[in-house]
Amino acid sequence: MTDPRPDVDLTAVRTHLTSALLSDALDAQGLRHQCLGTGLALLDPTRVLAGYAFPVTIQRVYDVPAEPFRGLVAALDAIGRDEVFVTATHRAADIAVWGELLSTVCLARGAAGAITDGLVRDTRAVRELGFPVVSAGTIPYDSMGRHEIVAHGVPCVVDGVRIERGDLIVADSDGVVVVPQAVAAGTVRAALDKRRGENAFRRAVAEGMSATEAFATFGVL
Ligand SMILES: O=C([O-])CC(=O)C(=O)O
Ligand SMILES: [Mg+2]
Repeated sequence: MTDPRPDVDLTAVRTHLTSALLSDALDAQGLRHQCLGTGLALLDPTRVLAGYAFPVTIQRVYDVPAEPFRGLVAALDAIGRDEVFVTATHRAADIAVWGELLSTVCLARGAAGAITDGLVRDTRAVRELGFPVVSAGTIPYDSMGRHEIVAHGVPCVVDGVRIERGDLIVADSDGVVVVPQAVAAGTVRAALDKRRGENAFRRAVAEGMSATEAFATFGVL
């Protein structure tokens, strides 16, 4: 399996960018539906999660299979440095798809974080590990006998947003934005430009410039 990834500086993304700036840069290209829905939050909202999507496909099961977690361990053994484990559950409300041990494996492999539209568990331990995780909430239920991972590295859809392996995915206290790999480098450049414009706008209005003049001068808001 190839390990596609766009040519972006993840440290610059984590240090200088936000999901909002990236969303603005996507809007400017006509890509106006690249954010996941509301209610998804980082366990530690002071962090920024930025990396390359590593989506998995899950299947609901209603019994413990003969070989439980076969697809899960294969996916964990395949995730690479700076990748983000993405589990689309269609907002399943009765499974924890992520926890402490999965976080520990991913940390050891250099992965950047995990994102799900479902639920997670072991949250105190995951917070202590410092591994960035986004979810819709928590529940103690194990995934064993409730879902199995049946593929990894293939596209998924979360809240109507298609996510492919290698897409840039960024989460912060505002939410989650998905930047398609093909436009990632240009979008990061545009978002850094917008940040410079916002910095100039902020300084000018703090010093008394009117909003009308600041918008006319810097072209951002
Ligand atoms: O079993 C699971 O699916 C999640 C879990 O508890 C862990 O990673 O520790
Ligand atoms: Mg656990």
